[in-house]
Formats: sequence, structure tokens, C-alpha cells
Amino acid sequence: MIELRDVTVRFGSTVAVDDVRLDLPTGKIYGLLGRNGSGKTSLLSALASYRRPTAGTVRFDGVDAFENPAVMRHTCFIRDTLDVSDSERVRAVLRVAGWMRPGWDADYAARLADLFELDPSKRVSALSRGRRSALGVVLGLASRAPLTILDETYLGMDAVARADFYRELLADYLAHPRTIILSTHLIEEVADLLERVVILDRGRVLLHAEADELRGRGIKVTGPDTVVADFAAGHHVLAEQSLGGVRAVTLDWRPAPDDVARGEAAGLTFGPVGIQDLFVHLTSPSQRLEALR
Ligand SMILES: Nc1ncnc2c1ncn2[C@@H]1O[C@H](COP(=O)(O)OP(=O)(O)OP(=O)(O)O)[C@@H](O)[C@H]1O
Repeated sequence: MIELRDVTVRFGSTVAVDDVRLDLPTGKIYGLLGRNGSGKTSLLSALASYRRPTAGTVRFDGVDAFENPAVMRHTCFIRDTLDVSDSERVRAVLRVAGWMRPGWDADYAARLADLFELDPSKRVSALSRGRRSALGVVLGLASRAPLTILDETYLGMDAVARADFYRELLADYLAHPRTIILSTHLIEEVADLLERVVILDRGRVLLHAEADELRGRGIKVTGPDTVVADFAAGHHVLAEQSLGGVRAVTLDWRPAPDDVARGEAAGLTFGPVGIQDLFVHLTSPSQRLEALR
């Protein structure tokens, strides 16, 4: 279990992470979601012991993580900066990772490098943005670290490379279960991979839930204005649109099959609300719902 207790990270007068308390069971794939500046990187830096929180503690199985060599050896935190020297060649970067990472699989790293067309003889400075991102992915996956954190690492990769990455991540996770935290803005793309979701909003945890629970949490209802209004009465409306007598509402409610049948008989149509939609509704300034905390 990874336990964060009252974790606050400040930069001068900016509170990047505000009194966060989280219990993260290990052996799962997490999605850390949040709008720009919501504190994801700051929280992950504290989680990975890259930064001492201004206040609070991070514990792994009851052990304080900060400056603890055993914990740090088992943590791989990949940021878009990569934390490698630009003048190094890819081959050397992978070799050094092999020395530092107890779980490093050099054959797997070579296969991944091949898959992402990473030329081992190139210097990091000569890599395109996408290939640089791919190097981060190789470092993250081949480390097989019990705690692997990928902080928007793969944003520079093209759609084909990202699809390869998602497939590799899932296959390797199933073969070598570990805790993987993905911070991303590409929510729809990764949604199917996630087992748990944490949403940060202005430095605070807005929501921490099983991904399956979120997938079925909301529903979109469309139909004649008055019928929709009747159906939605008493339920939390996350979003609403109206045009020419037709209304569409997104409800924070999971109706029973009988309710759906009743609605369909009255001329309503129903649609799912994905994790990305839910995220947008929960974090858009007009819809911020403190009550869901
Ligand atoms: N080194 C720093 N010095 C000063 N302020 C910082 C520093 N790092 C982050 N911040 C501030 O802390 C807040 C949270 O930033 P952080 O990078 O953690 O957010 P984020 O969710 O990762 O954002 P993004 O999605 O844009 O990458 C922001 O207001 C940011 O400006």
C-alpha cells in the first residue's frame, strides 16, 4: 500500500498540492488525471521521492519513502525531461539504466527500442520529440520497477507509436504485475487500461475510484424537453444542452433497467458517459462539484 498523508507541496505562495490524503493499493494501473496546473507532476514528484513535500508523508508498506535508497531503487519516475544527459547516446542511456535498475530487462529494452525505431547510436539531443518520448517509455517499461510512474511521457509519440505503447504496457503488466501510474491528458486513449482513477483539481483529490465504477457512473439522456426534465428531476445534472425542444442532459446517476425502459417508452434515448466525459464535467469551471469530493 502506498499511503500519502496530508501531503502539501508549495512553491512560494503557490500551493501545488494541497493536503492530499490517498491510499493506493499496489499492483494496479492508475490514471492520474487533472487539468493543466492541477498539481499532477508535483504530486508524482513527492510520490517518487524526487521532492520532499512541504508537509506530510509518503509511505510504502509503512516505510517512509523520502531518501530511502531501498524504496527509491524500486521506483522509476519518467518525466518528459527524461533526466538523462542530452549528449549521451541511446545505447549508453539504456546501459546505465541496466546498472541502476534491479529489474531491468535488457532484451525487452532492445525489443522496445526496435519497435519504436530508436536508433541506439543516436545522441539523445538528436532524437525527434516522438523518439525522445519513446526513449522514456523504454526506460519506464524495461525497468520493471515495482512502482513505475510515467508522467505524460508519451505525449510526443504519434498515434501508431502510442497504440504500440498501450499494447506493450498491458502485456508487460500482465506478465509482470506492478504498480503503474500514468499521468495523462489523453484520457480516452488510456481509459480502457486503467484500473483506478485519481482526479486532481487545484491540488486536491476530487475523486479516487475504481475505473469500472466510473465507467457506469453517469448516463446521457436525450429527448423531448419536458420528458427529459421529468426524468432528470431529483438527480444531479452534470451537463445540459437544449436545442429546438430537444434536451440532452448528463446525469450523475446510474438508473435501474426499469427506469431506462420507462424512459425509452416515453421517447428518451440513453447513452454512456465515458471517463473522459465525466472528467470534463467534473473539472470544468462551470461544473465543479465540491460535493463529489
Ligand atoms: N518549480 C516550480 N516553481 C514554481 N511553481 C511551480 C513549480 N512547479 C510547479 N509549479 C506550480 O505548481 C502548480 C502545479 O503544477 P504541476 O506542474 O504540478 O501541475 P500539472 O498538473 O502537472 O500541470 P500540467 O498538466 O500542465 O503538466 C502550478 O501552478 C505550477 O505553476
